[in-house]
Amino acid sequence: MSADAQKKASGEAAALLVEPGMVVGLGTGSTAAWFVKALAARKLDVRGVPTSEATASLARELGIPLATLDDVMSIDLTVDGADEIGPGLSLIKGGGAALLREKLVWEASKRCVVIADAAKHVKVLGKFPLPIEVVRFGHPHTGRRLADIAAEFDLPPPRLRMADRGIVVTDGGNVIYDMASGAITEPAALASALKAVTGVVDHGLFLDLADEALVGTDEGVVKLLP
Ligand SMILES: O=C[C@H](O)[C@H](O)[C@H](O)COP(=O)(O)O
Repeated sequence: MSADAQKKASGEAAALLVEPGMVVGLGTGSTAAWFVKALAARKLDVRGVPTSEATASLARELGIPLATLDDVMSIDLTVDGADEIGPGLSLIKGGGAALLREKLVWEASKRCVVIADAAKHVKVLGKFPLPIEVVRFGHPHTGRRLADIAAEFDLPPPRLRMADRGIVVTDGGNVIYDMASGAITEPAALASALKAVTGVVDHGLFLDLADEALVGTDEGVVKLLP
């Protein structure tokens, strides 16, 4: 089964968790897009809280009524993809630069389900470079502080994310530094060190946030618990 077929299967399985009347957090990325499509196909009376402009636009096209995080007191269920799923459902997210809104929506949610293809399930986080969202003002200075932290953890300096049209700017107007590591052996310590830097808005380590994972495999969708 292709990775895309696995993503589709996991997105469709997650859509079955949604019940009428729910406020649903809508994740970002190719896997979350399968969930949004499957949810729209169910035509339930729900409201979606999108985690990015891209997801908002897809959900609007498919006719899912939307709310913003400011409009709702809490979110019943959030379904979102991940770049890596590690031990205890620790995650790396933000490959699509949506990590800040995603984390805000996840933290406001009663239940968070991560969906992914089998290749995302890893023994140790860190093969995928860790995205760090940084305020644009003075970001080269923040980038240097991040390089110091990287050195403390024996990692190479993080790189400013670029696209064809220049620096990548997030929906929140910030920039992204990607910290390549190979292996993040102390995710909690790294998360704290990164958050302590003025200029860092947030990072893509999602620790103790996922309640379950639905992973598409060649043998079907497998449920993982922390
Ligand atoms: O910023 C993007 C998000 O964290 C995505 O959920 C993550 O990058 C996974 O995306 P995909 O499902 O396309 O692999």
